[in-house]
Amino acid sequence: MEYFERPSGGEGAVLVHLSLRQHGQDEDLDEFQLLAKSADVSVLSVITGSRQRPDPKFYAGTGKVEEIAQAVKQLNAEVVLFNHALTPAQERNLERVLQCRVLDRTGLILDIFAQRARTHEGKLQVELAQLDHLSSRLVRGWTHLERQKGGIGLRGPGETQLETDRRLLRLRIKALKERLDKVRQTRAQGRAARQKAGVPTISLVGYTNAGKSTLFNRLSGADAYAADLLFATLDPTLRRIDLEGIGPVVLADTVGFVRHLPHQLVDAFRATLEETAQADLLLHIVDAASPDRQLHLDSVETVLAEVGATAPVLLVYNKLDALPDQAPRIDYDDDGRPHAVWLSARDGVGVDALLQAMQACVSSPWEQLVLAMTPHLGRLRARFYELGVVESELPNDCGGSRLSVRIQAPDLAQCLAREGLVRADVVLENDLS
Ligand SMILES: Nc1nc2c(ncn2[C@@H]2O[C@H](COP(=O)(O)OP(=O)(O)OP(=O)(O)O)[C@@H](O)[C@H]2O)c(=O)[nH]1
Ligand SMILES: [Mg+2]
Repeated sequence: MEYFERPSGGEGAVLVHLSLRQHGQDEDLDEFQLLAKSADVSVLSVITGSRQRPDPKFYAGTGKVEEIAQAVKQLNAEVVLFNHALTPAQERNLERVLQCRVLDRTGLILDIFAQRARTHEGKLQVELAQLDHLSSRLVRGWTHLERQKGGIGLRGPGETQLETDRRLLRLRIKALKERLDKVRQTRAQGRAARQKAGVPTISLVGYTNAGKSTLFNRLSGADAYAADLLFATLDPTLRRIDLEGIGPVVLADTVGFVRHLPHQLVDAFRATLEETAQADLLLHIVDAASPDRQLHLDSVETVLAEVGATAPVLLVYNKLDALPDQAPRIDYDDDGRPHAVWLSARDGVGVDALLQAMQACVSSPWEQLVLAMTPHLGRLRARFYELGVVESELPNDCGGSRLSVRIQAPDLAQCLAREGLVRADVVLENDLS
C-alpha cells in the first residue's frame, strides 16, 4: 500500500485498482489517478491487486476488502473509488462494510462531467445521465428492501415515499429529454444554416488531455478552458474564425474521449458527438508523448466509427516539445494528401505546418470553367496563366478568346475581385465534374 500526504481541500479518497487476469481490458492506473484528481478528491492511498475474476458480492476479494476497510479507517477517508464498473449490489455491499461512500468508475466520470458542464445543453445531458445511473440503483435498492420486508406490510409509508421518488424521477427524466430535444433541434438548425452559408466546420477530437483546447486556443486566439484535468472540456465550444489561407471556418472544441466510456455517457453525449460526425474535417489530436499513444488513437477511431463520422481526418501529433529531438513536420500519404502533422500546441511550434495541411484538406473543390476573355481583360488572362490553371484557349474573331480553366472558387473570386468583376461577367460554361 502506498500512502500520500493529505493535501488540503477535496474529499479524502482511497483508490482501488485491480487487474483481472481473465479480463484483458484492464484500465490504466495513471489515468485513474488523473480522473480522481479531475474530480477534485485528495488521493490518500492507492490499493492495487489482482484477481482471476470479480467477486460477485464485493468485486474485490474479502482479504482485499479488509485491507480497504483498514485504510479507510486509518486515513479517515470519506470515499472509496473503484476503477471498475460495479453493480448496484456490489456498491451497496461495499458501502455497508466500509462504512463510507463508494463510487465506481461510471459514478466518478459522471461526477467530473457534472462539475465541468458549462452550457445549458451540457448540464441537461449530465443530469440526465446521472438520473439514469441513479434510477438503476434506486430500483435495485428497492428490490433489496422489498425482499427484506417480505410480502406483508408492503403498503407502508416507506414504500409510498419510494414510489413517489421513482415517479418523480421518471417525470424529471422525461422533462429533461424533451428539453434536450429542443436544444438539439436548435443546434441542428444552426448547423444547417452554416452548411448553407458554405462555412466548413472543423472539429478537434481526441483522447482526453491530448491538448485539444490548447490547440483550439492557439488557432482561435480564444481562451477555452485548458487544464491538466480529464474532461476539462465538456460542451462543444464553437467559434467562427478566419483561418489564414482558408477563410472563415467554424472551429469546434469537443469533449475528450476515454477508454471504456460507460455507454450511458456515450448516449448522453451523442449530441456532442453528432456535431463531430457532421464536421467537414476532423483534427484528431494525439498526445505524442503518451506511452499509451496507440491505444488512445485506436479507441478514438473506434468511437468515431461508432458515431458515423465520415469526414476526412488529419492526425495531429501534439506535445512534440516533450519528445526528444523532434522537429515539426507534415507526413503525407501516397497520393500526396497530408496525413499527419507533428507540433506543439503549447509552444506554437508547427502550427504553421498545421494551417498548411488544413488548407490542403478543406480547400474547395476544383471547378472546370469556360471563360469569355475580351481584349481588355489581358491582365486577368495573364493572371490565370500565372496561376497555371489554364487548360486550353480558343481565340475568337473579336481579339478575345474562350479560356478553359480548372480553378478553385476562392482563387477565381480573388482574381475577379482585382478587376472589379463578378463570375457572371466572364463565366460561359460551368462544368463541375
Ligand atoms: N508539453 C506540452 N503540454 C501540452 C501541449 N498542449 C497541451 N498541453 C498540456 O496538456 C494538458 C491538457 O491540455 P488540454 O488542452 O486541456 O487538453 P484537452 O484535450 O482539451 O483535454 P480535455 O478537454 O480534458 O479532453 C494541459 O496541461 C496542457 O497544458 C504541448 O504542446 N506540450
Ligand atoms: Mg479540452
